[in-house]
Amino acid sequence: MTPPALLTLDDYRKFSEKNLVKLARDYYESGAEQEESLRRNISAFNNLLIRPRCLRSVENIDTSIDWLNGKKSVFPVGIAPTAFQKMATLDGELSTVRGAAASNSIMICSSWSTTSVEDIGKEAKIVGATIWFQLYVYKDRAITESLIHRAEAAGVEALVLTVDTPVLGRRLKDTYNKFSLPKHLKFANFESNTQAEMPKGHVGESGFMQYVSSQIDPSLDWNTLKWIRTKTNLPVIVKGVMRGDDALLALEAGVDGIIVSNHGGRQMDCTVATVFITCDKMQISYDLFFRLNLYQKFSEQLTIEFLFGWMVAYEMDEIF
Ligand SMILES: Cc1cc2nc3c(=O)[nH]c(=O)nc-3n(C[C@H](O)[C@H](O)[C@H](O)COP(=O)(O)O)c2cc1C
Ligand SMILES: CCCCCCC(=O)C(=O)O
Repeated sequence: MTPPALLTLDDYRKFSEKNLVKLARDYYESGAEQEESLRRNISAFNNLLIRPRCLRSVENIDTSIDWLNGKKSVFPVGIAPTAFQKMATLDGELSTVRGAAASNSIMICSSWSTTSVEDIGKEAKIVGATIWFQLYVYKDRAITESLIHRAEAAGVEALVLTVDTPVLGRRLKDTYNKFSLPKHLKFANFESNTQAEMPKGHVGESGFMQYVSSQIDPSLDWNTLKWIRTKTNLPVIVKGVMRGDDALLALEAGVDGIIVSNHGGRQMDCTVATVFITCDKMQISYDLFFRLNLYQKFSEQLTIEFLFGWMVAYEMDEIF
C-alpha cells in the first residue's frame, strides 16, 4: 500500500497511532505530573505571532549555521537526544542517523539508545552524518567515564551533559502502564545486566523509575561538570538550562554551549515554557529563534535547534 502523504507534525503523530503500541506511545508523548509544562510549551509556541517584512528578496536565502568549530550546516535544526528509538522502528537510531545525514542536520545520540554508540558511529561515517553524544551520569563514575571514552572513539564531535534529570520526572502514564522496555530491547551502551536491562514495573512504580533511582547520580552538580571536563577534550554543552544565572555559571565553568530546555515538560511540571525563557544577563545577540530546544554558542550568536519542528528566522523583536 502506498503510504499517505505526511505533511505536518500532526500527520506524523496520527500515522504513528496505528503503528505504536500504547506503552511506547505514552512513553514518547507524555510529560511529567499534570503535563502543564508540556501543554504550555505547545501553546506558548502557537501563540507567537510573526510580523513579516515585505519586499525583501527571498531569491537567495541563507539558513546555514555554525554548530561548533566552524563546521557549517545549511539546515539549522538539530535532532535532540531521544532514548529507546527501537520501540518505534526496527532500525531505531540507525534510521535517525541516516535522516540526519540526508537533511544535513546533526544527531545527538542518547546515552540510552537501543543501538550502541559504536554502531551509530559506524553508520554516521558511512552516511556522512555529524553526531554528538548526550551523557547521563551514573552513580558509578567508572561507567560514566567509559561512556565518554567510547563516545569519543565512536567519532562523536561533542558531549551534551543533560542537567535537568538528577531524578526522573513523575510521568503518570508510564507509572499506570508500569512502563518497562520490551523484553527484546536493552540499553545498548551497556554490557552488565544491571545497566543494560530495565526492571519490570509494579503497581505505583514504572521499571524506568526503578532503573533511574538505582543507577543515576542525584548529586549531579557544577563539580560533576568540572569532573567531566577533566575526562575529555571534546566540546561540552549543557542541556536543560532554564535561567540566565545558571547560564552564566555554565559559562564560568567553561562550557562550549548550552541548550535551553525544560525537557519537553517531561521532568518538572509547572515550569516556564522553553520558548519564553529569556536569556537574561547574557551578553549575546539573538539571530535565530526556533521552537523546542535552543542551542546556544557563546559567540556573537544564538542558534536554536528543535526536535521534529519548524523554524522561523526573525529577529526577536519581530516575533512579538
Ligand atoms: C521520547 C523522548 C525521549 C527523550 N530522551 C532523552 C534523552 O535520552 N536524553 C535527553 O537529554 N533528553 C531526552 N529527551 C528530551 C529531548 O531531548 C528534548 O529536550 C525534548 O523533547 C524537547 O523539549 P525542550 O524543548 O524543552 O528541550 C527525550 C524526549 C522525548 C520526547
Ligand atoms: C535520568 C533521567 C532519565 C530520562 C531518560 C530519557 C529521557 O530523557 C526521557 O525519557 O525524557
